[in-house]
Amino acid sequence: MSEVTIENVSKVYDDGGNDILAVDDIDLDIRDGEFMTIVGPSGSGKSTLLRMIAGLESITDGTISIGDRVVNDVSPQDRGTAMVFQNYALYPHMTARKNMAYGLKLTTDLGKEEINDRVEEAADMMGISQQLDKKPGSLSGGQQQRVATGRAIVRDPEVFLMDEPLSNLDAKLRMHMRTEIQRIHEDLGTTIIYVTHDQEEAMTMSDRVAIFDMGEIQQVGTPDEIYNHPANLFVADFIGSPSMNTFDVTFDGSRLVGPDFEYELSAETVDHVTQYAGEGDELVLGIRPEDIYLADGSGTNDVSAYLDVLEPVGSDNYLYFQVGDDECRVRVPGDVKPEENKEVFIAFDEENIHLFHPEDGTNILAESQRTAQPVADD
Ligand SMILES: Nc1ncnc2c1ncn2[C@@H]1O[C@H](COP(=O)(O)OP(=O)(O)OP(=O)(O)O)[C@@H](O)[C@H]1O
Repeated sequence: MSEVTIENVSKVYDDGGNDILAVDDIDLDIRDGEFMTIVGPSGSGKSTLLRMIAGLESITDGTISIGDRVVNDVSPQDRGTAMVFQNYALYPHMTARKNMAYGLKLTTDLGKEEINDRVEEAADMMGISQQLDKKPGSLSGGQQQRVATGRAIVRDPEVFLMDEPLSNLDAKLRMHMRTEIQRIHEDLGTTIIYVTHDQEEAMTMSDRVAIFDMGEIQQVGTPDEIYNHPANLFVADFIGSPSMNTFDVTFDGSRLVGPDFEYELSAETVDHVTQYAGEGDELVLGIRPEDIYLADGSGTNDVSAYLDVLEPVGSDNYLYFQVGDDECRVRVPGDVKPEENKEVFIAFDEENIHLFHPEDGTNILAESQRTAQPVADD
């Protein structure tokens, strides 16, 4: 069952007489109990969509349903949602306890004791029982974040809406809070819609990810689907660190011919590619840095590359190569340390390559090769 259904939803802002299309005819189903992350660059429309679900922003077109109820005209407090904001939005003059209780006091007829019980239970869950009688000004950023999340938990919503809730925390705390939020999701089983611009956060926390760009959804899928089968160049580039390498190549009927290499394709892949590209057509070849390895030059598809720089990053080494005039990033385990300023060979397996249409950016291998579906015969 879908918990939140977004159908043909658009948002146009009137910015001093100029129409700004922030969300462009979006369809998205979020399942009951799902952790769905909306990720994309700044200005892509993520917060606008979340705020429309919360009822904090009007919907220009389309419908949003929560459960089986269309909520377009339902007030924010009656939607069964609770929002956690980036800046926490705590009342500075109230203690953590009062901040957490306030929404319930206003919107329910629960008694004082019941409200206090719920606050203490949520505080216990968030590990802030000792901080309940302090005001936000005397709490650390991490503790304020916990109060804000606790306040949402107290409301026992059908859906949590989280708008970049960790972006004001330092890196270490952010990592810690990621696991805390995942734990809360597991314990409560409540649907979470989580907005972030941080692809790593999206890929590590979510059941599914919706990738936004310019008000449109580029792909919806599990982290694994998005990483291994990016629907287009935008998704391929946005997800992964360092980002995917791309090379302009020409398909010559059996090989991909790059500026300084030739890559022989298997008969099966040639069959598939010929459905999309003819001999002499240009394509964009994509390979993730972690899918490239060092080779000895004896393989048909080994590529000669010049190693400019080796950069140790944690337990890995990042290698920066020149392949012809193109730059190529490679991520290898820390014990692989080729000499800098030397010509070596690199290689990548066909099962790891991506091929994109140069104009619309679609991944022509995404649907077939990796999912091992037979090529349609019509
Ligand atoms: N109140 C508003 N009035 C006019 N334009 C707005 C308003 N709010 C957002 N926009 C515009 O709508 C577009 C989408 O903004 P939105 O805040 O939803 O993006 P976002 O992906 O959440 O970005 P960020 O990660 O920077 O918060 C942007 O072009 C933004 O400038």
